[in-house]
Amino acid sequence: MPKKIAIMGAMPEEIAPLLDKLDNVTTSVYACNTYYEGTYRGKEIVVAYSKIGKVFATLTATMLIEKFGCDLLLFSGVAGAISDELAIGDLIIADGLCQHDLDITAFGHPHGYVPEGEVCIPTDVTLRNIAKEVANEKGLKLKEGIIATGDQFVANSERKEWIGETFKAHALEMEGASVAVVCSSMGVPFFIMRAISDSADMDAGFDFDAFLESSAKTSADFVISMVEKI
Ligand SMILES: Nc1ncnc2c(CN3C[C@H](CSc4cnccn4)[C@@H](O)C3)c[nH]c12
Repeated sequence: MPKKIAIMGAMPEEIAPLLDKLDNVTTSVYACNTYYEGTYRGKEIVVAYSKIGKVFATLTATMLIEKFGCDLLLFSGVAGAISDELAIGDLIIADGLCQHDLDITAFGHPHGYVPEGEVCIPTDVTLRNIAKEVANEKGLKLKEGIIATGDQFVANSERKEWIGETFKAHALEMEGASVAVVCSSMGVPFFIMRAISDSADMDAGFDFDAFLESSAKTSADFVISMVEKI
């Protein structure tokens, strides 16, 4: 049965590059979110941005699946770099995602863990392999690694280093692990791609403002080029 593909971002800027690529677009508002339904190269697509943070991302990912019937979810957006190998504009795909601000260590649990949960949620291998195929065809560099999610814009090297060491994470953002929890709980294959907008250090705010638009486009252009292979 043909797939209905969700493409999600957190900010308007992260989905803007996608909207003018869709044909036959209809929009609907549900639970304080706007959903853009359309087609791309004959495939059914639903695009939405959640608004910032884990709670909003959880709501939108759930709606894309439960309300709009999407059976596969691609996330496109920007991220702060933890790894020195990641420069602004570089692409990273998540092989796993964790929540760096989830903390019940007072009960002896590791950071990012709650009972019946898991610290690092793996993403779909098939979708990662499609991304690698596209990257090879386009001659693009693609980093694969753990992405850490938390409800804070990180602009502090100490916090960034702690997240990197604690979770072996290569990049950080504020929504991916929520999408991972929703999709893995509902058995929906998912893929998280981010382009680096900053280095989550004292310059993060300035760099983010300067590179949000270009990095968001880098990620969105890559993600839409995966659709043909899905
Ligand atoms: N250093 C970083 N730390 C945490 N997350 C990120 C991201 C990824 N996105 C961008 C945006 C920042 S908050 C926001 C709030 N107001 C305006 C714009 N962005 C949020 O959706 C997470 C890029 N760099 C990050």
